[in-house]
Order: sequence, then C-alpha cells, then structure tokens
Amino acid sequence: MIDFFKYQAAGNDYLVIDPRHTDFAVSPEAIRLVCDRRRGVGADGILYGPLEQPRAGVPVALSLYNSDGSDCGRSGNGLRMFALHLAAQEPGDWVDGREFTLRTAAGDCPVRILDAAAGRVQVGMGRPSFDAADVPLLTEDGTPYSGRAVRVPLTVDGEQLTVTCVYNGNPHTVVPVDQPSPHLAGRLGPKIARHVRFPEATNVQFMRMRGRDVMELEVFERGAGYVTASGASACAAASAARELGLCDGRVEVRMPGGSMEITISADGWVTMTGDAEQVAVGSFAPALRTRLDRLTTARAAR
Ligand SMILES: N[C@H](CCC[C@H](N)C(=O)O)C(=O)O
Repeated sequence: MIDFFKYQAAGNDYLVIDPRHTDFAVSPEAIRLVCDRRRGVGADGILYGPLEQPRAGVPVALSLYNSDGSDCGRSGNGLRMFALHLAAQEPGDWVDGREFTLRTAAGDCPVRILDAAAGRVQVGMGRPSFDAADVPLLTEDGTPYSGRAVRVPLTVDGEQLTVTCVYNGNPHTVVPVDQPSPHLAGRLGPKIARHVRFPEATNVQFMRMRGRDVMELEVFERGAGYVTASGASACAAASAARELGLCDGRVEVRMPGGSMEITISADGWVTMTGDAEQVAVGSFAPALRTRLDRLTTARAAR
C-alpha cells in the first residue's frame, strides 16, 4: 500500500493521497493528524485524488485540503504537483506535453507539463474577480461591502492598511508594503486572515514591486499559516498589482522558497508557471494507522 506521495514546490508541501493506492478515509481529523509535522507525516495540505480513474479527454477531479482540515478551493502549487503525479502514474501522450484539465471544487484548470523531468508545469488559473461579494468582504458594520474590493481601508489592531482583495478560487487579500518579511507576515497575517470582515477567512499576501516585472511576496494562508510560497497567492498578488497599475502582463513573483512566473492576458486570464518535485513515497506505520482507524471509528460513532 502506498499511503502518500509527498511533493514540494518552493517549500510549500502537499501529500498526494491516491485512493487507488490506499484506503485512507478522508475526514478533517485524519487530515490534521497526517499533516501534523510532529505526530504525523507533515504537510501544508492534502491533494486527494484522482476521484475517478483518469481517461484521456475527461477532466481529472481531485479534492484539496489545508493542513487544518478545511477545504482549500484551489492550490496553484498543489495543481502542479498533482499534474506531475498523473504524469508519473498515467504516462501517456495525453499527459506528457499536452494540455489536460484538473477539476477542483472551485472550477476547472487547464494544465500543461512543460518538462516532466525538471518538474516544470504551467497552470491556467482563470480570470480572478475583484468583486467584494465573491471574496467575500464585509464593511466595518458587518454588512456586505458593495462593489470592487480595490484599495479598501482595513483597520487591523488599530493599524490602518489599504488592501486589495481578489477571489481566484480562493479568497486573497493583498497588502502592498515597504518591506515584506516573515516577521510582518507572522505578525499581521493571522489577524487579517481571521478578520471579522472576511467571513470565509482569507489568504494574505504582503507584496513589494521591484520595478514593474519583479515582485517580492510573503504569504500567510488561511488553513495552513505561514508558507514559504503559494501559487494561488502569487497569481492573486500579480492580478492585484496589475489592477493597481504596478505591473504589466508578466511578473516574476519571488517568495522565500522560490519563484514563479505569472502572466496576465489583456482580458485578465492568469497563467502560472513553476516547478514542483516529488520528495517521498511512503506508507503509514502501524501506530499512525491505528490512530487513524480510531479517528474513523470515533467519527462513525458520532
Ligand atoms: N490555504 C489556501 C489555499 C492554498 C493554496 C496554496 N498553497 C497554493 O499554492 O496555491 C486556501 O484555503 O485558500
């Protein structure tokens, strides 16, 4: 039995759990345990799939989860990893070098493996929305904020920020700052992510442009906390920078764990290109398996 295939992209790590290889029972408790870096295998999240045996020409569905057990609408890094998993598991000309579609709860994404050996993958991340209702974002009074969530004043712990919110399958809040740092992300990230004005919580990006085509970014994710890189976040920040007039159609997003190339077409379609690699293939040891079985039994008894 192969319980997990572990991948990483710029230090953002996910476990592919493929139901064709394991009897792992998905539940928030089981996900939290497996993702726990001390008691479990350790990961920022889980990519569970394919949900059905993949066939050429048919979108391949998967479910994505954050390490806290919550649903993770769409992970840019995760989709690149899952594409590489398919390339390894389903070698065939419909995967290698061709475009195929990954289906997530937040919509379909076209992916293309540019170089399987180097782990280079391109993903179409869609056309993001700046509509406050899509994020969703509320006013200070708790009523829906109407209109576009661009240059919105946000008070965090008495500090006055100006943020731009983006929905691209996940909610994101982009904060332009003079100096992004892990310290800043760790200090303000959790407060913005769980701010009462974001009823679905939000991922948070602290960004600074270096000229018009390079961005420095620090990310704090809802559901996983501080991460060294995030694909969906890189896309959201690039779209926000474009909206704010800070960049053009192509930007290199540099995060502490590594870089990604983001392009934005004239009509707003976002394409992400980056690397990912497999780091381990493994099975749960009996003790972990017993704990997982107990969680499943306790859940069934509730
Ligand atoms: N925590 C996020 C998604 C993680 C996406 C990220 N890791 C990526 O690479 O895109 C959420 O629930 O909205």
